[in-house]
Amino acid sequence: MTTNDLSQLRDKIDEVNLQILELLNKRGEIVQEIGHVKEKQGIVRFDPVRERQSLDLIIENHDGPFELSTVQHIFKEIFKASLELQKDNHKKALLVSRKAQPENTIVDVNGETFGDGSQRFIMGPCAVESYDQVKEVAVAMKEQGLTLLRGGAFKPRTSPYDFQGLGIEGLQILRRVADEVGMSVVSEILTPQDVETALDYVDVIQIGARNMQNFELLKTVGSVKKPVLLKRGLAATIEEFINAAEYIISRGNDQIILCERGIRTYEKATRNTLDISAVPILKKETHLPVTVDVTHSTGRKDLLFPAAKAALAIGADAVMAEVHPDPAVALSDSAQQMDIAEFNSFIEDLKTFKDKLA
Ligand SMILES: C=C(O[C@@H]1C=C(C(=O)O)C=C[C@H]1O)C(=O)O
Repeated sequence: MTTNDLSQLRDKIDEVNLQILELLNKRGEIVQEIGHVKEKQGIVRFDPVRERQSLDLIIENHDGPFELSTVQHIFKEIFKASLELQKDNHKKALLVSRKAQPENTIVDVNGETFGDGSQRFIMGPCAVESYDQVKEVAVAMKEQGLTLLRGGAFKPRTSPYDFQGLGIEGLQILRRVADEVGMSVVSEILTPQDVETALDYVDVIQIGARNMQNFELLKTVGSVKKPVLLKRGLAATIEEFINAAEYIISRGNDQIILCERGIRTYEKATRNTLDISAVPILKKETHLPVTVDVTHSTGRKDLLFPAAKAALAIGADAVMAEVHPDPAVALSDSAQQMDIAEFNSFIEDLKTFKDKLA
């Protein structure tokens, strides 16, 4: 065989490749149409009986040089890719997706915007314990120019014997301090019944990690006019997280801030594993702002600053962290909250870092 023969044969292969490509794409388009029909009719996408019939037809007609098992394998891969295509279509149609809305959603919390390129800080104690405790943190924050005050009034604790929060009294304390100092309140609500009451006290309703798939709660906060900070579930995939946000937006509320707070993995060096790549993925796949909770993801004070730098560098819209006047006596998360002095150097160092990034 001459070099010329080889190149002619390769030209033929190229031609066949292009034909296969054209046929594959043609097939893909039909599959997409089938996907739309199934969606309308509420039929599940995967249909093994249909795949069996198709394979039988292929087996009957096969007489080429490839082993039958090889041909079956190739077609099974095509069926699999076709199912993915039907799924992708479905995913891209979500209201939170970039496909549905290419431009960023800007969430406005009393003038503090998320999603327009600014990078914010949401800070405050893990749990509201007293007026004095919250006030001390709020004043320190205000001195640093920060106005987004977080604090837990309803605490979903792992053990039922741990401090469960002050409830409505906690919300009242947060509101009073925020009004005195000139701040906005971010606080977690645990049940649909409390959402209505919370509207009087909070500026942002937080849905905690443990409630990310509390669908009734998501629907309720989707029906009110109040920004929602939605935390990623303890072991939730990004897809599940995005679908949780879809529950909220599908009820009419698009003022949603997503929060990566670490996920459960086998790693024990940190409380959770901060999935930092979730930030650009979420920003690419959705039009919603994304914040990173460095306290709950790391659970370690020594990692708060490096994790916060990573969050800002990777494009997070905000960093969330916990501050307590005297963490040693805090009723929750005592090991991971910063005291006021630590908070001050944390913020000052981060501001310097932010300036360098700009
Ligand atoms: C295209 C369909 O959806 C899926 C994909 C198939 C394929 O690629 O041939 C077959 C069955 C389903 O699992 C269909 O139901 O016909």
